[in-house]
Amino acid sequence: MEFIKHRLSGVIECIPTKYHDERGFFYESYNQKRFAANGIPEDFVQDNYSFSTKGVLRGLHFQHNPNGQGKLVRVMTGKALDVVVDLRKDSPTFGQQEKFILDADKGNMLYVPIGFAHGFIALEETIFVYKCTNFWKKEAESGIRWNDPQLGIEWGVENPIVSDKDQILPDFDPNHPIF
Ligand SMILES: Cc1cn([C@H]2C[C@H](O)[C@@H](COP(=O)(O)OP(=O)(O)O[C@H]3O[C@H](C)C(=O)[C@H](O)[C@H]3O)O2)c(=O)[nH]c1=O
Repeated sequence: MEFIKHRLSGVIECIPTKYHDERGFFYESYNQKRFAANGIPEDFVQDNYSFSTKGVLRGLHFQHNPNGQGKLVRVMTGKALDVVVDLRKDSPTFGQQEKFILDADKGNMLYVPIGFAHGFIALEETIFVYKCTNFWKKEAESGIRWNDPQLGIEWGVENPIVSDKDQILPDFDPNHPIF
């Protein structure tokens, strides 16, 4: 199991060790002791599972504190372009984004701490699963529009499939930090 600390502080990728044999393969998708020893000590209280057809874009989402959620995200099948945006006002990378390919074959997963907006686009039919450090609270939900002109995120897909709810998310406002 390999852990990679990425440019935006607190965002950590985990690449599991896959054990192949004549039956197929096995890997640990979560291990509290190993994750805690590599910068992800949080406990998780809710698991989520979503299926997306190719071209579906979900996000960018976050929950306001005190309902903020850290997320350990991965794809169980398929492939997704995962995007995180640093919304922490005191962070040296405030307003910056980072993109990752989550691939079921690789089994890689990403820890996205509280303070980030998170979204992904399904590059093929994808089952997206993730563990959350806090429970969902509808009233605490918010986000940033996927095509916000200031962020200029390149999703790599023309005309993504976006929910009506996500289409009307607010734009990024650097003058009104959220975390
Ligand atoms: C998030 C959530 C939603 N729901 C219900 C609410 C709706 O009736 C339905 C679909 O919700 P939504 O359209 O918000 O689902 P996504 O667009 O996949 O949202 C997620 O997608 C992005 C990528 C994220 O990072 C968030 O974790 C999460 O917001 O599930 C629940 O019952 N519990 C939950 O935890």
